[in-house]
Amino acid sequence: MTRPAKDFFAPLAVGAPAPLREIPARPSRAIHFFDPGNEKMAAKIPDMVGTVDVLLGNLEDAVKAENKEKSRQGLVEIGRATANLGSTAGPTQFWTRVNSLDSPWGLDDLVTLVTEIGDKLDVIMVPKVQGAEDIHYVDRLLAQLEAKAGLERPILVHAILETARGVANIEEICAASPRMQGLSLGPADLAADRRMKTTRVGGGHPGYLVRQDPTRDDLGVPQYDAERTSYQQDLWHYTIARMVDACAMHGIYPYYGPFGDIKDTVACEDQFRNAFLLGCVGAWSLHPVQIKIAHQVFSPSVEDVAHARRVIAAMGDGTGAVMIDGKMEDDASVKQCQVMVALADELAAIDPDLKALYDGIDA
Ligand SMILES: CC(C)(COP(=O)(O)OP(=O)(O)OC[C@H]1O[C@@H](n2cnc3c(N)ncnc32)[C@H](O)[C@@H]1OP(=O)(O)O)[C@@H](O)C(=O)NCCC(=O)NCCSC(=O)C[C@H](O)C(=O)O
Ligand SMILES: [Mg+2]
Repeated sequence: MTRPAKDFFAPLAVGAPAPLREIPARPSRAIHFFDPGNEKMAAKIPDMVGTVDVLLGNLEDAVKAENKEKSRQGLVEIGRATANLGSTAGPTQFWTRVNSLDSPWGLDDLVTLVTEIGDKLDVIMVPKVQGAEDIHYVDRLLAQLEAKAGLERPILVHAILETARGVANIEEICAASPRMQGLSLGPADLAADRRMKTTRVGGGHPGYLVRQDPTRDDLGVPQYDAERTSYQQDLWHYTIARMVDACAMHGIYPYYGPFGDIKDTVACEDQFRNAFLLGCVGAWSLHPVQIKIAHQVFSPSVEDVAHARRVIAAMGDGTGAVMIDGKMEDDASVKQCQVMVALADELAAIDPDLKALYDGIDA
């Protein structure tokens, strides 16, 4: 059951900071995953600050069971020692993905991280969220820990959709707490939970396709052996579209998750772009090579920004209809243009290269 409206924004523990009324639209085109217990990766983090929108210390899957404590402690050290990382500091947000709530490590992850480096953490990503009950649990616990740590602003929560039950309960998950910042698709766990017959971490599959009808001979007989074009389809279209609608309805942010084929940068870009066009604001980066892809794909192109500005200028008060380059523009298309320009402005505020590009449009 959800809280009544009058209590929704009340702190859940005495001394906890007041929940935010609106989730800030901070650029988060790439959520870059690293294992804080991996010395080679950890050593790279200080130099990555300022080069990526989000650095996420991952404690869950991809960290071996015997290394869980080491990774947790590594994250505490990175949080303490890294300049300009996290909440109030600069353009790079500091997130973590904790272990699942039913695991032996989830509770200690939350207790340790919030009390030790809660002042640096922007968002906690919670995996394998099944329903509102998981968010309610985390919500109360975070409030208690924030009060204990004397934090002055609430840590936000991001849920990964990676079970069929989580997808079925998507609306109640988004609405469960004012801490909810967004949702990510977890395609690998979701595929397993749904019993999909795939073995990949995100991306498409050559077997999931539609094929052109057979051509027919002069007598109208189908030529089943003749060559036919086939088109690969997107396995994740349904889930991403659901996620985008649920997030938009609740004022929070949807993200494509991981793309595991690190070497296939072209298909990664395609998958990210599909998500961008459908309404996602970012994707995960598992390897440094994917950061550039995400930053590029989730930033509007110069052409789109230029067109959007022209439409907005031509539409005046935003009502009516005009012709631009042979196309009709009206109240609805100008709203799409406003979305594009608002995103460009947010990104220009943190990315000097993009600012120069977008400023150059009018020059
Ligand atoms: C995928 C990797 C295991 C590949 O690592 P590696 O073989 O070391 O790659 P390279 O040799 O190309 O690495 C070159 C250098 O870059 C460093 N490196 C690699 N990855 C990272 C990183 N993420 N951050 C920072 N630095 C990184 C290497 O150490 C090399 O350094 P050097 O030798 O000094 O030059 C690896 O990239 C990796 O483990 N990535 C993260 C994987 C991860 O987080 N997985 C979990 C998220 S996906 C998931 O959980 C599924 C989801 O939940 C679902 O259900 O769908
Ligand atoms: Mg997963």
